[in-house]
Parts: sequence; C-alpha cells; structure tokens
Amino acid sequence: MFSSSAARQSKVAVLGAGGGIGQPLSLLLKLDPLVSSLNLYDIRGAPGVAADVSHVDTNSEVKGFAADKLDEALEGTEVIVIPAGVPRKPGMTRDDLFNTNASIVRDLAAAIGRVSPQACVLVISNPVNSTVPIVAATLEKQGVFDPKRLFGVTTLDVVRSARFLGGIAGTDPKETVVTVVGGHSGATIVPLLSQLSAGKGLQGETYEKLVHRIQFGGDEVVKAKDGAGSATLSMAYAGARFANAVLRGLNGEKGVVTPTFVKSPLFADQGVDFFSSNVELGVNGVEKIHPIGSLSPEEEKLLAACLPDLKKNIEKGKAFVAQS
Ligand SMILES: NC(=O)c1ccc[n+]([C@@H]2O[C@H](COP(=O)([O-])OP(=O)(O)OC[C@H]3O[C@@H](n4cnc5c(N)ncnc54)[C@H](O)[C@@H]3O)[C@@H](O)[C@H]2O)c1
Ligand SMILES: O=C(O)C[C@H](O)C(=O)O
Repeated sequence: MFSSSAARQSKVAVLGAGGGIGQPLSLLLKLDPLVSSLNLYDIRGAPGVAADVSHVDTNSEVKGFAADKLDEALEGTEVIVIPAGVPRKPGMTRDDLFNTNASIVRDLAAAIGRVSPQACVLVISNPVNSTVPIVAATLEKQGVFDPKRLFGVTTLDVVRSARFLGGIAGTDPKETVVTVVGGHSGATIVPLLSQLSAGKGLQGETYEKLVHRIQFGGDEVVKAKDGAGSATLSMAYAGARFANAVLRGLNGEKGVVTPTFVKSPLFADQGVDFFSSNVELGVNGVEKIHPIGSLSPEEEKLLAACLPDLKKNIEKGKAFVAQS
C-alpha cells in the first residue's frame, strides 16, 4: 500500500493514537518508509501503544505522550493526523457527534497553531464536514491558517467505492479509482461513477443501490458493531494511505492526486468554501485543486442534494469557533 520513491523522511504525529482507529493507524504508519519519527498522543493510553508499536522492525522512532504532553508531541512535526474524538452508535448521525468532538478538535487545533503551525493537518474526527472548518477557523484566529496544509480525510469513501463497485462489476478494486466529491456524510458523499468505464453503464436499481451503499457504508459498520463504535480498521488503512500520499507530495513526487476535503474555490460562490475533489499533492501540501469534471444527470442531482447540507455543516463549524 505504501509507495516511496524519494528518500526524505518526516516526523508524523497521531492525536488520538490510543483509540480504535489510532492504534492500527499508528501501526501502519510505523510501516511507512516515509515516516522517520512517530509521535503518539492521546488523553489515555498512548505510551503503551507507542511501546508496543516501537518493537516493529522498521527504522522509525516511536514515542508516546501522555495527556499533559501535547505540546511535546507536536514539536517539529510535519504531518499531524487527528482521529481523536467519539465515534457513532447505532441511530446517530455524524452530526450528533458535533457537541463532543467540536471542542476536542478545536483545542487540538489551537495547540497545533501554537506549536507547529507549519504542519500538514489531516482530520479524521467526525463530523469531517464541520471539524475541518473548525480547524481552519481556529488557526485563522491565531493568524496561522494555510489552506494548502489542511485536509479532511475522505479516503474511506474512495476505498469503499472501489470495493463495492468491484463486487458488482467484477473489477479489481486495486485497479479501480473512483473520484468521490462533496463531503463525508450521507448525501454529501457524491461518487462520480460515470467517470469510469466500469461505472458508466450502471443504471436503475443497481446504480441507486451502489450509490446508497457508498453514501451510507459507515452506517453498515456502525450497525454491525452494535454499539461498539464505527469503522476503525478500514479507516486506519484509508488514513495511512492518505498520509502516505501527503508524504509523497511533500517529498516532491509528482502526479500524486486523490480526493480530499479542503478549502476550495469550486463551489465557494454558492457559500460552500470547503469541498472534496481530486487534489494534487505537492511540496507545500495542496498543489492544485482539480475541477470535478463531467457529471451524468444522476450525479448532477446528487451534487444538488449535497451542496445545501454541506453548507450547513460548514457554517455550523465556523459558528462554533466564532462563539468560542
Ligand atoms: N473520516 C472518516 O472517514 C472516519 C472514519 C471512521 C471514524 N471516523 C471518526 O474518527 C473518530 C475516532 O473514532 P475511533 O473509532 O477511533 O474512536 P475511539 O473512541 O476508539 O478513539 C478515539 C480516541 O480519541 C481519544 N481522545 C479523546 N479526546 C482526545 C483529546 N482531546 N486528545 C487526544 N485524544 C483524545 C480517546 O481517548 C480515544 O483513544 C470518531 O469521531 C469517528 O467518527 C472518521
Ligand atoms: O460512519 C461513521 O460514523 C464513521 C466514518 O465516518 C465512516 O464513514 O465509516
């Protein structure tokens, strides 16, 4: 899963490293040859996870940081991945997590703005549609927001799309790249299946069921885990894959393109100033935001349904920081 052509390595931090995502994500980052140093932070359990992961036989150094050592954990980091916060239980929407996770993410962002404002920040904590604007607004308040260095991780939607499409079309998920645009919750997740030859011909119930499964794949896991949380293992895989893409870009590799939720001009004229679309990653983070390309009539409808929800989620995040 990791690709690395360049030699420069980076110091990476995981905030929320003791959790369901944080632990396997830390393990996968330990396996990434582009990571030289891994700082694991959590309000509970990170030193134990770090001791465990540090025995894996790759060259990177792993350090664990207890609850009161956040600043030390952030010192000198180039990439910070945030899976801190509570997950859903059955019957909840991602927005139901806002009340708990908004302040967690805001406080972590404030520490990042103070200690390592130059780092690329990769936000996994839900609701992503709001937590990313919360990080942006917090850094903006501190005068250190760089839109090129803030990313909402929507890779799990890309991973699910490739896997679920493969189940229908018989395509190899490893060779299937589905562009998913919009945001990361329900109707804001817009897979552009018409842009692939394997997805183009799908129609009627088959198409609608596939889109629904991609949009609500998270619910499938939440239901199956029956109160014990949401996707952790597939998310750790997706998070490590996205972190590797960012690291490859920072290393100067050209042509690293993947969907991610960033500050974006694409629909800013409609009041939606954060949006996920294909983004080229480079030495400064976001190198180029690609246009979404041509859409089928069905995808036009999905996009029309996405934008108002996304706008509300973004505004909610911004308002939270403004009132803080
Ligand atoms: N972006 C995505 O595609 C995606 C996918 C799956 C889950 N998620 C989200 O990721 C988040 C984490 O999920 P999980 O299953 O790992 O939850 P979890 O409860 O297993 O782990 C969360 C961890 O965060 C820690 N934490 C809480 N407050 C913290 C703080 N202030 N600083 C540092 N750490 C703190 C907890 O101690 C815990 O170890 C949830 O919000 C979930 O909804 C996002
Ligand atoms: O569904 C969730 O709450 C977690 C995550 O956003 C997912 O898509 O699996």
